[in-house]
Amino acid sequence: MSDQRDPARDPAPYDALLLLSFGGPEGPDDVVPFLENVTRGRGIPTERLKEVGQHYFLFGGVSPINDQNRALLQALRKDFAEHGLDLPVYWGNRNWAPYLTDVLREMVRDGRRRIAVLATSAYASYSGCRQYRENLADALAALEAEGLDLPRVDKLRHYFNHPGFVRPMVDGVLASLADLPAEVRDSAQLAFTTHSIPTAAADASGPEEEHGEGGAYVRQHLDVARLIVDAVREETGVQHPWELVYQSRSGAPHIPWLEPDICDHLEERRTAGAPAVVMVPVGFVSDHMEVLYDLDTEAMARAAELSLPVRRSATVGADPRFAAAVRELLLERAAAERGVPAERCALGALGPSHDLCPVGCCPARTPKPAAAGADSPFA
Ligand SMILES: CC1=C(CCC(=O)O)c2cc3nc(cc4[nH]c(cc5[nH]c(cc1n2)c(C)c5CCC(=O)O)c(CCC(=O)O)c4C)C(CCC(=O)O)=C3C
Ligand SMILES: [Fe+2]
Repeated sequence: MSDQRDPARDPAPYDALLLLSFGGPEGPDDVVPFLENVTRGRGIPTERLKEVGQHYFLFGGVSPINDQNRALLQALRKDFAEHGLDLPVYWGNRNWAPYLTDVLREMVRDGRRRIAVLATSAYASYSGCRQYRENLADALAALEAEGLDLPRVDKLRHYFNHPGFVRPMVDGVLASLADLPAEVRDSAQLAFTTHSIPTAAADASGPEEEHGEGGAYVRQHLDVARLIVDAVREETGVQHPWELVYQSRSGAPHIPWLEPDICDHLEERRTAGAPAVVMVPVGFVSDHMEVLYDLDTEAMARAAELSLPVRRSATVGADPRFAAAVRELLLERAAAERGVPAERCALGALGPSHDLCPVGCCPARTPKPAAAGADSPFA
């Protein structure tokens, strides 16, 4: 059949990809309104907001996250073009322009009816998954109120264990180890870091059957850490001691969040006699503010005080292998939606994550409508 399309290039039923991200300020005047958007109704102490505002002002009020997303957008378009995948890619954010609702409206006006969504968060959690689904529901509701014909939106599965996400980080760790003085290189310890979240949110992350003991959030990070440690050992023959630690804690001090904090961890490792540490920000997709401030500025300053040699390894950013992974995730889901079997690439012990978040997945403290899941009020 000459008109049959190559399934390795057929995005049907999708007619667009939407890159959905956090957003960040683009100048000093944006910082406070941005933080208001982020924290609307979320009870973050004012002290913490002033402090976080300072992090942004230190960088001229500009978050690196928007340029990171622009670079990823370019990498995706390049990868799609090189692989004969004819699919437009859009970009919208939760907290800053280009705002999700505006982009979704533009997509509808462009005639897009079936949209695959890639969130710039690789793991299960309320902040990294359901909150994006709530943002999609809010945007769809706004378009519905405007009388627009709603498109269908599907969120692509978690990619923490996709080789296109893991392998660039392995290279990053190898580069950071190579950058350490030779005499401490083989005895360096790896500190895998991710965003701290309230322990209650961690315990309830992922589908209900995965709740408890840090939930899917902690389990997924541990699996990625093990994958990276194993891959580094295969490359260098050295098994580096490692730990999963946390950063960027906010919230009130009496509410328990995941610990230890990276800075406390560096101090504890120094006391325990660790000769060097590589910080591996597995929790983050790109070098945004949590990486440039909390690790490169704050944790590096602590390392200097401790006279501890510390390096920070690269995030995936716009690595072409990550762009290729996004294409694979999209084509895999497209095939599934067409009822055609497709390979679901995943490394490690946990296997490929679900396509559709089940009811009760990463619950919100206050239930809100969320799109692109089994409990979506939208078609
Ligand atoms: C799990 C997670 C990720 C990783 C997954 C993902 O990437 O989505 C993430 C990413 C990010 N978090 C970011 C920024 C902020 N997060 C905040 C607050 C919070 N984050 C939380 C969790 C996460 N956050 C939580 C539980 C809170 C507190 C309550 C709440 O609001 O839910 C606040 C408020 C002030 C503060 O408390 O620090 C800010 C400014 C930026 C942008 C950086 C830039 O501008 O370059 C990015 C990529
Ligand atoms: Fe955050």
